[in-house]
Amino acid sequence: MRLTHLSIRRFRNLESQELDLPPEGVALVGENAQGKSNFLEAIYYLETFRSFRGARDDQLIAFGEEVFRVAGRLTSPDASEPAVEVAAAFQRKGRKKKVTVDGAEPERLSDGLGRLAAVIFSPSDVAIVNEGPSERRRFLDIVLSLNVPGYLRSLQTYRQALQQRNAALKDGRSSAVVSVWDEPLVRSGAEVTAERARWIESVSEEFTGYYTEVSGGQSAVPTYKPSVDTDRPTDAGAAADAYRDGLAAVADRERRMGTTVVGPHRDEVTFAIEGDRDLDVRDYGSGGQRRTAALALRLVEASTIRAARGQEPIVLMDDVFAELDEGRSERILQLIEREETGQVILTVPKESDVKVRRDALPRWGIRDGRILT
Ligand SMILES: Nc1ncnc2c1ncn2[C@@H]1O[C@H](COP(=O)(O)OP(=O)(O)OP(=O)(O)O)[C@@H](O)[C@H]1O
Repeated sequence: MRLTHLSIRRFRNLESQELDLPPEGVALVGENAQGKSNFLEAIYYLETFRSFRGARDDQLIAFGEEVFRVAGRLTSPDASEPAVEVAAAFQRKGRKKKVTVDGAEPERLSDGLGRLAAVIFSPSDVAIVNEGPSERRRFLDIVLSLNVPGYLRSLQTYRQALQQRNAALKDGRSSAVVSVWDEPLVRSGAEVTAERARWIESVSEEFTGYYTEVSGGQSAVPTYKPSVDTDRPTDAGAAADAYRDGLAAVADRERRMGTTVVGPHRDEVTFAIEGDRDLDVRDYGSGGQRRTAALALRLVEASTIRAARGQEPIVLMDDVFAELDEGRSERILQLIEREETGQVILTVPKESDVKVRRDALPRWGIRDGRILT
């Protein structure tokens, strides 16, 4: 599906406007702080109903306003499927979010997720690799919630059980009260861990291929590291047994700390470089190697969307060549030309930076939040 129409109302600094997007995509050219990232943020909002930059919803409302609204029309290139209208609005007062698909509110907000299939490439992606494990878990949770049926439900069940169990631990409740939450926690937690570990295992080879291609020969291997000792994290039964043993082993520590210390909220993903499983790119990689690992993650995310949703993802690129050396930029470009055949919406500060699609993408400008088509 392509995004063929976008309606923006009071979103960040963007002028309220109606835009018809070319099916092949567009290059948005504008100086710093004109609203380029905001434009991509508005589009991506229609996929996850959240900011890709981790901003709170109220931060997305234009200064001095009360409500924002973004709506998009998705059209299949060969008209084989009917067009879909997805809209999302957020009101500061009462923190109310409303999502509609073809004008109707889905029963749960999560039922509206992922109608728009997009993958975003941004310089801030390097945080997934650079920063703490919660960034990598967040990345996995978004990819899997959008692409693996049932994952979001397991994750939500897990989070509820974790919250209740942590509250009981924090209040110093008896072991009998705390342990009421053990089985719900273990079962949903094992499903979350197993799905994440299976995904990492299934994309591992492809990730390494992309990494090698972009880096010009080096290698990197992702590994899912659960917070408990198990050599079969991809098996939910084995993971559940490991969590049961893990909880028993840390019972005293949990009492002292007043929080649950094993479970998928403590799991980690590592990227071993130089063919050595112990050299984690986060600790030993250069800036370029870490950016390459982040990029490879986005590329495997795109291929997961293709496989899981049978759709060519819309590629959103936020000034991605800004921090890469010539060689890497050139190889990424070749790779994207080869793999991503769908719509491409990219932002660049200068005309000369538009290199994708052999310079053939239509150009739009942006100035003070006003998009000039
Ligand atoms: N809620 C908001 N309401 C109005 N303006 C906002 C809001 N949030 C951010 N802005 C403004 O949007 C502008 C930045 O937009 P954006 O991040 O899209 O810039 P950009 O064009 O991508 O720039 P760069 O090339 O520097 O990354 C800033 O001037 C900022 O003050």
